[in-house]
Amino acid sequence: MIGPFKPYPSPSQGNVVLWKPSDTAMLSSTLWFCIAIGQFKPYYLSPSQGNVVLWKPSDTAMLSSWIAYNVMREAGVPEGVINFVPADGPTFGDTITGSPHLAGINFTGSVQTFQHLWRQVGQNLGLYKTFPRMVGECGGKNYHFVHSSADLESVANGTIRSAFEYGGQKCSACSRMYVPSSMWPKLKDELVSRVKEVKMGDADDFTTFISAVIDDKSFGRIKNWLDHARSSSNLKVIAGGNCDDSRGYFVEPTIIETSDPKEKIMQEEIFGPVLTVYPYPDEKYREVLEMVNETSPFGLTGAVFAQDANVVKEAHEILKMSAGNFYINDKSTGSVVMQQPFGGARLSGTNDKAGGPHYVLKFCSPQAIKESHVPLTDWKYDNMQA
Ligand SMILES: NC(=O)c1ccc[n+]([C@@H]2O[C@H](COP(=O)([O-])OP(=O)(O)OC[C@H]3O[C@@H](n4cnc5c(N)ncnc54)[C@H](O)[C@@H]3O)[C@@H](O)[C@H]2O)c1
Ligand SMILES: N[C@@H](CCC=O)C(=O)O
Repeated sequence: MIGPFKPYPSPSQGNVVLWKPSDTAMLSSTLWFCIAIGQFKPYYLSPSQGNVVLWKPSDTAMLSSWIAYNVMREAGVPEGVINFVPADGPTFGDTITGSPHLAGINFTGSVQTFQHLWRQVGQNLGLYKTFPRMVGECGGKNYHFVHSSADLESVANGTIRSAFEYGGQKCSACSRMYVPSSMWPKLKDELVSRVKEVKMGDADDFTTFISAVIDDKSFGRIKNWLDHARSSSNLKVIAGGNCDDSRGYFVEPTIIETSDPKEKIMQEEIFGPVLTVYPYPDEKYREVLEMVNETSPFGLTGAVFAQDANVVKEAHEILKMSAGNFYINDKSTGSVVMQQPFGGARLSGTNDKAGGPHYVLKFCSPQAIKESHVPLTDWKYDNMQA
């Protein structure tokens, strides 16, 4: 990317900063603060960025990564710029974080692994020739918030897609939903009838909507959640709920109703085709919006369904920190690269927004250049003249 990069600071970012000035530069820091505020200048990037990348694909997504790599090579990405390095995760992590040449890590995966990598980088800081840039895209506990003014059909269709496509193994998949009690009986019927139509089977068959989950570990984790749902008095399985690993790791698309909005199934990531719904008293929707914001440590995606424009505005205000990608009357997943830069805050990642200009900036080392076209005729400044 060449040319001016326009910042778009929102007036409602709400960042509060503690600036600790140097003990010996207290007065000048105060003056600088006054000058710097409101003066954010565009940056210019060089076209010769020259970054060379080691791409370690996930152990369980080797083939799709290999195909994507070959597409890039055929499209003209020169040899040696992106280097495909299938490897054991911890071995790869130890190797790169132990190299003085490490310039940055772009990680997609769990919070635990990203924290582990960042810790390793911190421990090895003295080793590096530059400060490594850390970009992380981690998990989510993505929500659909439904208001009584919502279009019921949109909610039903959007939720089936978001919660169950890719077997719910998408960081942005909807896994918790809040529905007004007055709408719930009808919406429940609509969701359950659609789940019955969902075809589960071979991913090669284009009429299949949901295939097996990725591996045995994933299957075991989701199965534990299904067992939890069956044994908990606050939870009721209203669709699906079964799984079978006799050939492939198949988990039925599952809908659970909860009477407790803070149940752990409403807080923790499942990464599978499991949706939990909390029906709330219609008139309590503002309290529920606050609850949506506070229930989970993640901040990846969320959606509000409402035809009332004031409710949409209010929901957006209350939920502005709860989702890096926020959807209005649309499902909480399926952001399009180059159109909807993607990423989340809180424990969902560093929110650098893949597919947007901020991302490129993160991996650049901008250089500012000044050239003078007049001779330097004096070392004294004008204000020093008597
Ligand atoms: N926010 C996003 O854009 C996004 C996109 C897809 C998936 N995800 C998240 O990814 C998670 C699922 O992925 P997962 O279960 O494969 O995560 P994971 O953390 O187990 O593994 C992710 C990758 O890290 C590697 N790895 C493991 N240990 C490592 C180490 N010590 N050093 C270096 N690399 C190491 C693995 O081999 C794998 O390639 C979910 O939480 C999901 O939400 C996020
Ligand atoms: N663009 C995708 C990103 C998912 C995770 O990588 C989506 O929003 O569904």
